This record gives sequence, C-alpha cells and structure tokens, in this order.
Amino acid sequence: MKIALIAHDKKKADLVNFSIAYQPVLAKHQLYATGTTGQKIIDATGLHIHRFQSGPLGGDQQIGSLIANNDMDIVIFFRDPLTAQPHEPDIIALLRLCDVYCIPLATNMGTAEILIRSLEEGKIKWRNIIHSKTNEKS
Ligand SMILES: O=C(CO)COP(=O)(O)O
Repeated sequence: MKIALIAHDKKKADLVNFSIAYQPVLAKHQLYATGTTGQKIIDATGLHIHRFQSGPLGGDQQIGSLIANNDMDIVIFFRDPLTAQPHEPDIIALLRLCDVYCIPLATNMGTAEILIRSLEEGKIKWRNIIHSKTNEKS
C-alpha cells in the first residue's frame, strides 16, 4: 500500500512518535511525505520515504495529484486545527480529494491508530480491488 505521512509543525513530534511506534508496520509499505515531515521521520526511524516538496511549497498538491491518479491508498495527516496555515487552500484541496476518491484519511492520532491497525489486519485490501479495476480500464 502507498501511505502518505504529513504533519503540521506543532503535530510533527506526534507523527514522529507514531512512526516510531508503528515502524514495523510502516516498513512493509511504500511511504511518501511532505518535505519537512518526511525528513523528521527519516531521521527518527530510518524508514525509506519518498519526500515531496514542503507543504507550503506544493507538497500537499503533489500528494493530491497521486490521489487523483488513484496512486495513493492511505493518508495520515496530523493537522494543526489551532494554527492558521498560509497554504490552507492546498490543505482543503487535499482533504477534498481524499473524499472524492474514498481514500482512508486520518487527521489525528486517534483515527491514525485505528487505520494502521486495520491495515495490519488486512482490512484495507479492498484498495487492491480498486487498483485492479483502474488497471482494467487503462
Ligand atoms: O504543511 C504541511 C502540510 O500542509 C506539511 O509540510 P512539511 O512536512 O514540509 O512541514
């Protein structure tokens, strides 16, 4: 599965800790992240992560583009609901695309725990069916 990891500045420590806790699960998947988040997780865990641009410089949009191509399976995005972000339109667009394409999305630690455990239990395998249908069309 392809998993995107994103966190706003005040939530980065939480996502780093989450990534340490679930490193064995995450290591089995293809990981993507916005620039700064990805670097912090790499530094803390050594996980292999493809880093896009930093969020304010287009990273959210790059991940959104993968979603629009049905090329992203899970998004874990620890948002900071208490701080205004300069790239708020990009953030809203990313969340919207998750809803357009029915991509499992966790915007906080509580939901991320459920999502990652579901992933480990094989409950997100339906994404493979979506992939095979997409491949049939092309
Ligand atoms: O701003 C972000 C998501 O909207 C995250 O970007 P960084 O990981 O580069 O800080």
